[in-house]
Amino acid sequence: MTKMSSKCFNAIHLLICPLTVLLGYLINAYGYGAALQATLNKDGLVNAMFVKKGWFWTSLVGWWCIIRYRAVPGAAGRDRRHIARSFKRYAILTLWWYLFTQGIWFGVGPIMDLVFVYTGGHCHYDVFDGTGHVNKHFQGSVTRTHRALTLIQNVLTLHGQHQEHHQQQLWDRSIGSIKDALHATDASAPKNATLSAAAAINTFIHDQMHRWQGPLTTSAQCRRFGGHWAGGHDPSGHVFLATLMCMFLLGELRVFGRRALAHLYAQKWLLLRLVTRLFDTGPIWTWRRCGGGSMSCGARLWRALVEPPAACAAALLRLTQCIACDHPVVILVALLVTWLWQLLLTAVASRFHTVREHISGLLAAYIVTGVVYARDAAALRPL
Ligand SMILES: CCCCCCCCCCCCCCCC(=O)SCCNC(=O)CCNC(=O)[C@H](O)C(C)(C)COP(=O)(O)OP(=O)(O)OC[C@H]1O[C@@H](n2cnc3c(N)ncnc32)[C@H](O)[C@@H]1OP(=O)(O)O
Repeated sequence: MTKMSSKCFNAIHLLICPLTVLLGYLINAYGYGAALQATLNKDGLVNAMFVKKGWFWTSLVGWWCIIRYRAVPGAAGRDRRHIARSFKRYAILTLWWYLFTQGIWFGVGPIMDLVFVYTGGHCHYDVFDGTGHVNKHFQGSVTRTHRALTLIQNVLTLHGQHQEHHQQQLWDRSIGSIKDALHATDASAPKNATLSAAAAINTFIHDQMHRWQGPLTTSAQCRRFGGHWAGGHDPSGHVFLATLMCMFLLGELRVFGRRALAHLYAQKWLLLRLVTRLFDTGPIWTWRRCGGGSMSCGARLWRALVEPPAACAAALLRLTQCIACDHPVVILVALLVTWLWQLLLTAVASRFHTVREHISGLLAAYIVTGVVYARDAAALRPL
């Protein structure tokens, strides 16, 4: 890799995450954020199975690439040193991922939650608003609100009996309001409720949930027990995670990227053939190819309608196998684009976090990964 391209890659490595977050803010500032925010789904497959478990996918793909592209003939010593350095960097980033998002120790929440709690954050149960309806900020989606109300109802039912008179009254009113909310057909129907009555029910629910399901001192526990994590400075875990993953993948790409791209280029015609074969199975193509011979109509239909999907599936399998086994850098780049896209969506989604919370999540990942890769800059010579 020439000095120029190495400097260019360096700049991309350092700037791509902050610039992605900045682009998200510009999209919002120019009024295009609403359309993107509409595509956001907290409980969607991508967020739940990929982004939230992103460090697993990033570890898997990153390490497969490091191992797949390691074999430098006749340079076993240098090769082992490269892998040892990669493992050291990976171990530091995995530890930092765990400490910041999963937990510091048994019974001690992650750093992002400790910052939140120590800046006044709390697991709230502001279930009902002054009109007696469910507070729209309570859970943010109908599904989650329904799940939270059902969970609260179960806890109150399980622990609600044998209370002194005033508590029993509050218990009755809470259970009644929750049942109404769960079975309400028209969410906007007027209710004969007052602000003080709603506040009393919310306080009762809050005290009962903290008493029976406590301690609710992490966002994961609060979310699991139907609470609303609000009131403190909550560094964005998504911005942190996406930045950490992008910086790790780009950082390691610097080691094997040149080899991977050279290998990809060397096999470009094979890959092109595998891709074109995917499309060369259309029924019209096949029908035309059957023409002229004495083939019966049934045989031609079979050739035109049954064989192409089978051929297409076989071609797709061969292409997937070739990329997964021989060119995993393609999967790495796809993962990188996915994480950057999610980072952009999170930056656009102003309803989840403030700008300061995005910035603190970004800096928490950016500083550690920056130090880790700057320290190894001299050794990060491409293979
Ligand atoms: C030689 C040696 C080889 C080694 C070879 C290794 C091989 C391979 C071994 C693997 C070894 C590693 C080990 C990894 C193992 C795991 O990765 S397992 C995964 C464990 N973690 C989990 O299951 C996820 C737990 N959750 C979390 O950690 C946190 O939710 C996250 C993911 C850090 C996010 O934090 P957060 O504070 O909830 O996120 P935040 O930015 O505050 O977002 C606020 C809300 O907006 C939503 N939101 C924000 N942005 C978005 C968006 N873009 N789209 C939709 N919703 C969004 C969020 O969903 C969140 O809503 P909730 O769902 O929390 O209610």
